[in-house]
Amino acid sequence: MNTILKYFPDLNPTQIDQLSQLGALYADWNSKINVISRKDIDNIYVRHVLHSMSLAKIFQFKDGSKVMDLGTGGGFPGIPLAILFPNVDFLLVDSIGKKVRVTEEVARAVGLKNVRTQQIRAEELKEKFDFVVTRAVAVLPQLVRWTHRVISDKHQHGTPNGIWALKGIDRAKEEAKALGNNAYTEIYPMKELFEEEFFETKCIVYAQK
Ligand SMILES: C[S@@+](CC[C@H](N)C(=O)[O-])C[C@H]1O[C@@H](n2cnc3c(N)ncnc32)[C@H](O)[C@@H]1O
Repeated sequence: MNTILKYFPDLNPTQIDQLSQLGALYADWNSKINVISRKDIDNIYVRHVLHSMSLAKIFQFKDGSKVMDLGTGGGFPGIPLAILFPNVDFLLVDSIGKKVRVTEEVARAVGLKNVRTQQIRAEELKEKFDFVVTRAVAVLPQLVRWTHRVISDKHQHGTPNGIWALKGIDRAKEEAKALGNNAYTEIYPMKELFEEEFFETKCIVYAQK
């Protein structure tokens, strides 16, 4: 939790309290259902919570906007982002029911009012969103195919609605190349944002059809 406070010193007491609860909640859930790999559970604050929050270092969702977390698993990056942006509406979706239930329980336990969950394949959703966030789910061309219908055609602070994906930097470059002219992409290396070794090979990718 100290690492979170190092990079996000302006969190309010509610956010600190909510984030502080995540370690114990996930340790408990992981003993029943494997939502986080066993070796990662000890490093949950850097590898999952801070990793999820990294997006807020380069982009701020506007209050009232709608965000879908595609393939949220146990709630990453959706739960930490929902804590950071309490006035943004998050829908956390996964095709596997037991993961969705864990996510729902964690959101309820920390008192998040801005989170809904749904068991569904993302490509079957009918709702519209301003942004899609996602980590460790699919390659960029696939993500664009799955979501372009559900991303509404708007701009926020000059940034058109689109996808924010957390990825390894080498893969992100390859996948952006594979997209070619089918979408506009931008890659933000995380080693410029955080000192921890974990982030050296990671990046945030923005993609817009
Ligand atoms: C490797 S896990 C990553 C989970 C989480 N995003 C994380 O980073 O911890 C990938 C998740 O994506 C889900 N998934 C894959 N394809 C999906 C789709 N088309 N729609 C919804 N969920 C999907 C899987 O069920 C799985 O829970």
